[in-house]
Amino acid sequence: MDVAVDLVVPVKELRRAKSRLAPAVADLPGDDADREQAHRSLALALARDTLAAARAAHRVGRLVVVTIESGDRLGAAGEPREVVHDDGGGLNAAIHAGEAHLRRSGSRAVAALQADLPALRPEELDDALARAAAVFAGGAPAAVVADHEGTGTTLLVAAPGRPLRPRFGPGSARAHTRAGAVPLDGDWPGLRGDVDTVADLARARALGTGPATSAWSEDRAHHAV
Ligand SMILES: Nc1nc2c(ncn2[C@@H]2O[C@H](COP(=O)(O)OP(=O)(O)OP(=O)(O)O)[C@@H](O)[C@H]2O)c(=O)[nH]1
Ligand SMILES: C=C(OP(=O)(O)O)C(=O)O
Repeated sequence: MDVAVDLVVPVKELRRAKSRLAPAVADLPGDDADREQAHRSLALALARDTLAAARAAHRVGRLVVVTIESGDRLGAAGEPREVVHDDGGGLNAAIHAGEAHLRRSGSRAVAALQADLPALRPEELDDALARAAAVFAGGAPAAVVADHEGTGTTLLVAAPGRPLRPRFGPGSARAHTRAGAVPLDGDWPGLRGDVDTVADLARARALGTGPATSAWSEDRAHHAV
């Protein structure tokens, strides 16, 4: 299968990330520092599972993580990965920085994937990227995969040679389609399964999460009071 895109994955500073998931650790024993550690571990697990699935997709070429965290911490030890420093300008600025890094070294086709998709399957990403290539053949400048609620964006793909123009944030699915991106149809529950809340986490667990999030959940079940 042909490589379709180079991928930008933004990963927020773990100690500030996933604030809406604080209730997932609220009933754990110990003190606030213990619960904050468990919260950071959850954000890390979500990112690790997303990155591992993205890395395994055949249609993904280079994978650039934009973050202030260490690349080693985010992925399996020794796995080659490009890391771009997040300068603190927020999500869309981080994606721009990843895109600029890729374009500087000759990339023509760029996509952005959220890092909170612990039930993502590589085949889903490959299928979505194949669908994107089909809409680009019809002249579309970009393609978008909405989240399971239909309001957010989990994947934004620019047509070869076209800019990504990320408009992530609340209501981003609509913002991306208004800017010309074609929404992609497809039964991709893992790709659409971003985890913002405890209910989203339960939903992802029912789909089947990757090893890091599954290990976190087992550990949590063991420690909950
Ligand atoms: N590098 C980088 N990634 C970000 C930033 N903000 C959000 N992200 C990433 O963008 C994706 C979606 O982020 P959100 O769902 O808004 O996550 P969040 O801000 O951690 O969550 P909440 O605190 O609950 O709003 C995740 O992959 C985050 O890691 C940022 O400022 N820099
Ligand atoms: C930033 C986004 O994610 P969320 O809605 O998960 O915060 C988005 O969907 O554009």
